[in-house]
Amino acid sequence: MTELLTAAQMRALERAEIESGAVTGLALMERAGQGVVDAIFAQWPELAAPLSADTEEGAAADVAQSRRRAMVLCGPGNNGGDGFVIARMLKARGWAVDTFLYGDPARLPPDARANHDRWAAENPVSLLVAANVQRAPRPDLIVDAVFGIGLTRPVPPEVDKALAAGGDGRAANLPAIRRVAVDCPSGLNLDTGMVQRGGGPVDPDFGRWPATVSMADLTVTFHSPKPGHYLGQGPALCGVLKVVDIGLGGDALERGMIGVPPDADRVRLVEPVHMGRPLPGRIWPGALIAKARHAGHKYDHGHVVVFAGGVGRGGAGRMAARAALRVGAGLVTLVCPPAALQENACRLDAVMLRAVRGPEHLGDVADDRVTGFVIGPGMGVSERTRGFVRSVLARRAGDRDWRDPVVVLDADGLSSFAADPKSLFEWTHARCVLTPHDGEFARLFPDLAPSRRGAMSKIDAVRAAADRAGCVILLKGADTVIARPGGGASLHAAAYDRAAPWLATAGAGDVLAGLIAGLSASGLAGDLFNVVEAAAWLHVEAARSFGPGLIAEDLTEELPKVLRGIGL
Ligand SMILES: NC(=O)C1=CN([C@@H]2O[C@H](COP(=O)(O)OP(=O)(O)OC[C@H]3O[C@@H](n4cnc5c(N)ncnc54)[C@H](O)[C@@H]3O)[C@@H](O)[C@H]2O)[C@@H](O)CC1
Ligand SMILES: Nc1ncnc2c1ncn2[C@@H]1O[C@H](COP(=O)(O)OP(=O)(O)O)[C@@H](O)[C@H]1O
Ligand SMILES: [K+]
Repeated sequence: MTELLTAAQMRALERAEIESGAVTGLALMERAGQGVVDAIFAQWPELAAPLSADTEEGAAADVAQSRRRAMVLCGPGNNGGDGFVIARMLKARGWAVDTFLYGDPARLPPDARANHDRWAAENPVSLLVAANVQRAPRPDLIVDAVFGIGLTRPVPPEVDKALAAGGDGRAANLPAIRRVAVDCPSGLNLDTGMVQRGGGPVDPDFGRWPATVSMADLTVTFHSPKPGHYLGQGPALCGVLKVVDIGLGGDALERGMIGVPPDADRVRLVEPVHMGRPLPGRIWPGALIAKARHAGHKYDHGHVVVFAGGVGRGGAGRMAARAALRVGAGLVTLVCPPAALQENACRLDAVMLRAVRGPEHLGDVADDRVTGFVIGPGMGVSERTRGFVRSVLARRAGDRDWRDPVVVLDADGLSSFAADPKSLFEWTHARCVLTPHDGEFARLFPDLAPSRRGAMSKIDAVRAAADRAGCVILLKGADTVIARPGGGASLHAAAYDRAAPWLATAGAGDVLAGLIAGLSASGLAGDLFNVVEAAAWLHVEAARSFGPGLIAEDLTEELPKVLRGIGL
């Protein structure tokens, strides 16, 4: 797992390192600039060679001269300071470099000021306004060093215009302009993944490519990725994400992230990576898949009960049930209203089937050996659903909380409590997992929904929700956030080289609910939070493994291949 640092945590780390005397701010800025330059040439090795009329690109440019050219756009803080270091380093490699500054050089913070002055002693610096940028020669490379982690308010319109004025890197018949962002494309908030416009973060429904942020082809960040690189609009705006080491230390923090419950104030990225290196899948998530680790009787691996909807509405429950069985539950029973028994019987073999009339009859079909429930998918919003949810949540193992059956509450199991979420939270307990999508989350936690939570990040919103509900919450999306009471949180991103757009398909969430129950219901299962992380990861792996054309049923059938692929 990789630690994701907020802007405040990154600053604190930098400050501590500087105050300890281990390094100066100026040295860090130099390393940051060097890291960006190295990343540029690693990404585009062709830029290391001078532009030549012999190449297709050179011919298109109709080059009068062979020097590569960069446009470096600098801001009023240390992000701008990085920009001046990059300008100097590119010039030293023979590049023509045009620099632009937003703000007053006299008010730059000391390290940025030093790098500005060193550059400005020999080179002109223009004011960062659209007219100046447009007048400059078309570059091979634009460096966006206007705002980084210090963005505190919406980008001023004149900066917006200047950022957009550098030419369209994708225009036909012209040589490419590569766009590299220092820390982030300016305007992206690295704590929230939102673009700040007038009046606060942009409404996430507004669209994924707001005109006010120029998308980067490459984003280079320092020491560790930040939540905003993975949340919300971040992945769509950053292009390729590279993290460069600037010698800040901090490995010690990451050391304790695999296989242990989350720390209260450190967010981790769910992935089989340990201290920057890939981790064999059989170590993570393999260690959390009980059947792969322990021999035993089917009852050792848990009995999951999945509720299905009424006539014609059983598909969601059936998919969740099959996923629970495939991922390792010892046995799985689907329960449905009597009228739907025949329909379900035609569709099920390994999954067992029982009819149940109402919550008061649940005991007839589910004895106290049931270790996990999935309740909600396809059930309909109703008092009947509420009744089943309450009766399932009331099944406790006395003072042995860790033996309480796991309850995965999804879909209509959540929406049925929209009118009175508190009446649900009176029952939810530490062995519950709520798996809402954004709409269901907004019904249960209206004040924490994107439209109401203001500058709060999705991560902090889910943390607050987990505190309120007293259980684990997984809020779905390409940026899935998992949190538990007390602040522990992780982010599971289906982004960059793990993008899984085919997963946006009806029923994919039902399969996830089944995976969580199937992995957590075993008597030999790991910590619930860790298991939920592993389920989220396997879900996306199955989607990626199947690829284009995926529908929800395929996820479960692809799972054996994924499990084998991680070495089980
Ligand atoms: N913190 C660290 O550990 C390191 C930081 N470095 C660089 O330093 C950057 C952070 O520097 P800063 O903290 O100075 O922050 P920034 O350079 O991101 O921006 C801060 C400045 O922008 C102004 N500002 C913020 N939002 C604005 C808006 N919407 N309109 C107009 N002005 C606005 C602020 O008043 C302040 O002057 C990082 O992104 C990174 O590029 C690197 O040099 C290496 C190490
Ligand atoms: N663009 C996307 N990239 C990756 N995963 C996605 C994307 N869109 C949705 N998902 C995932 O697909 C699942 C959809 O679940 P949900 O919204 O509950 O749908 P349903 O109720 O139809 O099953 C969730 O696990 C979510 O995280
Ligand atoms: K930037």
